Amino acid sequence: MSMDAAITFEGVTAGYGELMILDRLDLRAARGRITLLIGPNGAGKSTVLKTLFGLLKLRQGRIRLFGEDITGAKPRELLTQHGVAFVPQGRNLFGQLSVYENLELGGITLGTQETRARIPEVLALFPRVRERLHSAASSLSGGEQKQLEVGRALLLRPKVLLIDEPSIGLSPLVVQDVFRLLRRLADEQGVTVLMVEQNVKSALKMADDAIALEAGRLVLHKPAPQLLADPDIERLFLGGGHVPASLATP
Ligand SMILES: Nc1ncnc2c1ncn2[C@@H]1O[C@H](COP(=O)(O)OP(=O)(O)OP(=O)(O)O)[C@@H](O)[C@H]1O
Repeated sequence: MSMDAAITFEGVTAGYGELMILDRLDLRAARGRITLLIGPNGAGKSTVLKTLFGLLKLRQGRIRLFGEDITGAKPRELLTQHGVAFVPQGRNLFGQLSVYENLELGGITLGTQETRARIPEVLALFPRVRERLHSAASSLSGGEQKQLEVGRALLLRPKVLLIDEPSIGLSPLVVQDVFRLLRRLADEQGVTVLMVEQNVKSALKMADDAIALEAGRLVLHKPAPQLLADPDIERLFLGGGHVPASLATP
């Protein structure tokens, strides 16, 4: 597939201790688009994000960002020098601290002055969170907390946003808010988004591209609308199992 790649994995093998999860994985995610990672439980979707963000060491292979080799780069370096932000699964705020303090911590590598100057720009995206600026983060709704986490990541004005299952614990309407926000970041700011999401159907409606993994290898890479229109989608993602030949990457 020819495209302007933001993220490239070339033969990446990585895992936990002796356990290798990614198996010579090749994948590409296009610049300024939203790419959804799908596949059965344990296929290695979250591991792709963690490996890209430097949380796991590669055994083999290379990772490139906008063509530049970033293999082995540490999370801090990725964040501050390469413009990669990671919003992990679950709740990652300091619940006792206020919304504002959580944002300040997100800008810790920028310095206080720069962070404070940027906070209004992030809050402009989240009117509801802005109204709760001095409340404890734990008092926000689940959706507002996820928005705040994304906002905190945006303080560094990332070029690439990695986001792992943002919809967990959120109601369908709130999930739509989070998805709309990601869409805006891609469309208005050219942010490249790589996302893992169990809520496959609604995520496909919002995403540009879909990559399916199985046992640490890529089994499909297609435009999201094309996949959404495929009658085999239920079997493929709700029932697990193998990718039908009709869906495989040409
Ligand atoms: N910290 C860890 N230590 C050891 N094994 C791990 C660790 N994290 C994940 N694994 C294992 O790695 C495999 C892949 O996990 P990963 O989280 O990447 O899968 P996934 O495709 O995101 O699946 P899910 O949809 O279930 O989250 C799983 O078998 C998991 O048990």
